[in-house]
Amino acid sequence: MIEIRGLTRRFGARTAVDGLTFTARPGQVTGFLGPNGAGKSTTLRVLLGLDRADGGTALIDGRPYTELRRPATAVGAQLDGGGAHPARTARAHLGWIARANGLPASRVGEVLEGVGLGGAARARVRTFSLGMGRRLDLAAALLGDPGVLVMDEPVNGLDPEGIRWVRSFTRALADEGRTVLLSSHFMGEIARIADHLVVIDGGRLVAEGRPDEVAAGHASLEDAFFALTGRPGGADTGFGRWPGGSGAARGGGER
Ligand SMILES: Nc1ncnc2c1ncn2[C@@H]1O[C@H](COP(=O)(O)OP(=O)(O)OP(=O)(O)O)[C@@H](O)[C@H]1O
Repeated sequence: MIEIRGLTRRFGARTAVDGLTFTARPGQVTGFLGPNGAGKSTTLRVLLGLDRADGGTALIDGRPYTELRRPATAVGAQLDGGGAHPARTARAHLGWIARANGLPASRVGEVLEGVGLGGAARARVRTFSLGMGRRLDLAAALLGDPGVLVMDEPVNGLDPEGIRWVRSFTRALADEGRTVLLSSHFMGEIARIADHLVVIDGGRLVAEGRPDEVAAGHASLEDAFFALTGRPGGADTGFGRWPGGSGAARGGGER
């Protein structure tokens, strides 16, 4: 379970995250959506102990990241640029992470098989496609068999086949009872993957609920997002063309 409560993070005069509250529950894929600069990465960085909050809390299974006794077994994160050395093999990369976290070496083969990279275990990371690199980062996130998985922009740049793979893989992880949180500015793709949507803009919650709840009263989810954030429409697959700013309206569903 991920619980964000009144989270605030300021950078000088700019408030990147502004009193944000939402919950990502076990057994569900939660889509964390918003235009560029909305505050998604900042929220995830605080959640993962990579940045501090100015106010509020970000909890994983009831504790801040810094108080987790064995973080790798509680939460796995697939963030942009997983940091695998290009000259290393996939297996060596994961073996190094497993050792650093006190995890059994036997997990390396299991997670590589799990993400469909069993045949590429001995290949050097520099030979990997974007999609393979993402799978490797996901394998690293899953080494500790965590109950919570956080993925930052997992479908960015992937082809339709890669997106479909992310969809079925995250579905399976949630069906095992894990909490899965996916951030993205591509609402169309994430709405097809997620059970629950959390939409932010200007660091604030603007809508939360099931995709059908967020879309209620609008011609489409896309229209709902544009209306909820008070922005002009026009982008067909995401928020990418929108300027930064703050929204006011909130959608239906859980608060
Ligand atoms: N270290 C920092 N110093 C100053 N400002 C920052 C810093 N990190 C983020 N910001 C600002 O905070 C705001 C939120 O940024 P953040 O990266 O969290 O948004 P985002 O929703 O993840 O956007 P994107 O989809 O583009 O990654 C932006 O205005 C950004 O410029």
